[in-house]
Amino acid sequence: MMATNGREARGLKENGAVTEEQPHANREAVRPQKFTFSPEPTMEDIRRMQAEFTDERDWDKFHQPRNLLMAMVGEVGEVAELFQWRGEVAEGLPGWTESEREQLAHELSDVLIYLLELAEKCRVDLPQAVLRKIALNRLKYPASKVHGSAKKYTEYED
Ligand SMILES: Nc1ccn([C@H]2C[C@H](O)[C@@H](COP(=O)(O)OP(=O)(O)OP(=O)(O)O)O2)c(=O)n1
Repeated sequence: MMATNGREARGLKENGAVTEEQPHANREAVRPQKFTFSPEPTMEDIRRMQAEFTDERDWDKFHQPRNLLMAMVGEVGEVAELFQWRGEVAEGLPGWTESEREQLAHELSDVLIYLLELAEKCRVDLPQAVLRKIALNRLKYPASKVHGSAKKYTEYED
């Protein structure tokens, strides 16, 4: 069997370009590494856990939509702080220490917790809303039309 260097096996040339024989339908194969989330907890699980956390502390009176939005944006800033001055960061965060990765996990979780509580307080059923939004995105950006281009939908002609 002919040896490959791994990049070729994934349909990548040395310069990172996808080889021509790589069919679009199989583009999952060009992703460097597969990563999936655990199935649990669900968004509803997290909403409920956060509701319990705030009820136990009598904090619901502080958690109006605008306060939650401010809190979430603050946490997004904390995520940004972890990336600042690092230049381009590659997928998988090579070179990051375990402690930096855990810090990032904490800050991303804070963002998610506040996002889900904000959605709850705004009566947005987020798991269903996200399905509708992805369906809309598919309509707005047909793969056949936009494949390989990151242009905004308003920049395409017809
Ligand atoms: N009034 C509050 C305060 C905190 N939390 C919860 C939700 C977040 O997941 C986390 C945020 O806690 P901090 O405000 O202490 O923020 P950090 O954990 O990011 O700490 P620091 O700002 O020191 O990095 O705690 C909450 O629900 N309501």
